[in-house]
Amino acid sequence: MTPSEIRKHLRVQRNNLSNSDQTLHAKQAFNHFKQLLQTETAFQTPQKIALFLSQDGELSTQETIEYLWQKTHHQVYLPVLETRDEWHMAFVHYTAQSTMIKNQFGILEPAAPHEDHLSGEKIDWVFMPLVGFDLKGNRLGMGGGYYDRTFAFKLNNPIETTKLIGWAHQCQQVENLPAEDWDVPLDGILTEQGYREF
Ligand SMILES: Nc1nc2c(c(=O)[nH]1)N(C=O)[C@@H](CNc1ccc(C(=O)N[C@@H](CCC(=O)O)C(=O)O)cc1)CN2
Ligand SMILES: Nc1ncnc2c1ncn2[C@@H]1O[C@H](COP(=O)(O)OP(=O)(O)OP(=O)(O)O)[C@@H](O)[C@H]1O
Repeated sequence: MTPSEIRKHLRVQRNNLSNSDQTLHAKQAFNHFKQLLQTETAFQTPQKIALFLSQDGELSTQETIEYLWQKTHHQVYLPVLETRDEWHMAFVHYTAQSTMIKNQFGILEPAAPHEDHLSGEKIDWVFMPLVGFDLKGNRLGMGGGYYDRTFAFKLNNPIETTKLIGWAHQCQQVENLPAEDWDVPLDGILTEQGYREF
């Protein structure tokens, strides 16, 4: 199968999950996330954590975002698309008070002046949406190349500290994805079955 056929197949897979599976997976993922916050020492100090607003059958992040807001000292960020700058993404601090606007794909983003847009290097943990992932940590996204462009700096800089973690249903795993030169691999994956590092 070509990447676009795999993408189509896996998007159908994720959209075919029942509402009760979606709800269960979200709860289980949230529990694994809380466990990660407790076991990973970096979270003892406030961290900048990027998540995303789930759509199109993506594993929900909502409960996790609300927990971070209400019960932790961490800051939540969401991706915003930078149309002016070669289709890069930046990140904006997200709170319950944020004013939201739709991007060109209909996904809500917090409105913020350009000087409040942070580049990927400034974020400590990025929980990323994806369409597919494989056993080695390769990621297949929606095909825009946004995450790859935004985190391309990780490819030449192995000491870079930004951690990239996939946030997805286990049914989005395939054995092997064809990796392109520009693909930035995941450092870890969190699904309803647990968290693991690659
Ligand atoms: N929830 C979420 N937010 C995200 C992403 C994502 O995958 N999921 N992105 C990850 O990169 C970025 C946005 N990239 C995206 C790229 C394509 C489509 C999409 O729905 N494409 C439609 C065509 C829409 C159109 O032509 O206007 C499609 O393929 O059906 C969505 C997001 C940033 N925010
Ligand atoms: N570092 C880069 N520099 C220039 N172009 C890039 C880079 N990374 C990706 N691209 C371009 O973006 C296109 C889409 O890449 P790809 O299919 O890997 O996206 P994706 O990871 O599935 O999408 P997304 O990250 O938006 O979820 C590619 O055809 C490629 O030309």
